Amino acid sequence: MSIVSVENVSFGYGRDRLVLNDVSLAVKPGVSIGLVGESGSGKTTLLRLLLGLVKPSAGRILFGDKVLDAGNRGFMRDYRRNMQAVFQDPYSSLDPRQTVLGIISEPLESLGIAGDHRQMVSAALQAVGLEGNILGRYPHEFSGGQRQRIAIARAIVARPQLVLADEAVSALDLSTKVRIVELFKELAAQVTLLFVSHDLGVVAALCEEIVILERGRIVESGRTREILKNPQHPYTRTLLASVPRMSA
Ligand SMILES: Nc1ncnc2c1ncn2[C@@H]1O[C@H](COP(=O)(O)OP(=O)(O)OP(=O)(O)O)[C@@H](O)[C@H]1O
Repeated sequence: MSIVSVENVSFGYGRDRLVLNDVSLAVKPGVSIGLVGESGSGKTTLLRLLLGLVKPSAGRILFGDKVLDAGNRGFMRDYRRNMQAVFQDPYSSLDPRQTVLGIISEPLESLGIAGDHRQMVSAALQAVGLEGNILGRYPHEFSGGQRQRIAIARAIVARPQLVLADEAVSALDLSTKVRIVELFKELAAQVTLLFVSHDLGVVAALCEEIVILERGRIVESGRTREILKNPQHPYTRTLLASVPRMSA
């Protein structure tokens, strides 16, 4: 069974225009998916729907076989435990007043997860390649790449099934970006990723499947390798043609 399925979802912020139009996709365990499209294509909006922050105007989102219901606290607790997110900006996504221990243990606290939180936090830090002796330090003491590792540790500490990453390497300088992509690659062996990016190169490195979004519609989806080798849609070809330019 899929971890999450998006079924014929449409969404508009206002009345006039649909930002997402009849979008369907399924995230299967162990098969990371890249969601690619130019700025404004609706990628972040789809993640907001998946996080239960906004509701579809039409269609539905399923977690396993249960319909996503943001008003149901019991459902949302189970859902959040299994669905954590990493955002683009490692500077604004960490609370500057909290220590590393406070930041990473926050999902364990808010989800009421039993066990030795300190030990779980240490294991998460180790998984992201950070030393265990930084628990008492604050975000301003770290570089952008280290902060993103802390944000990733927070996302994996409760052992979710799925991590949603929204342009999670886009704000990093090139060498840091390469290292964080490597980290995501290692993590993809343990947790499924839904990796949103405008950068096809990053998605090609990380995701077995790819979904191409153009102005709120899926224009192409399937196995990354096949789509990149033989893109069917002109929009995909345009995105592909711009890869060398983006990574130059
Ligand atoms: N809160 C909002 N209110 C109204 N319109 C919005 C809101 N958020 C996004 N939009 C519009 O929805 C469309 C899709 O935006 P979205 O952020 O989902 O795209 P995106 O593909 O993630 O783009 P980017 O890569 O630039 O983040 C855009 O036209 C945007 O202007």
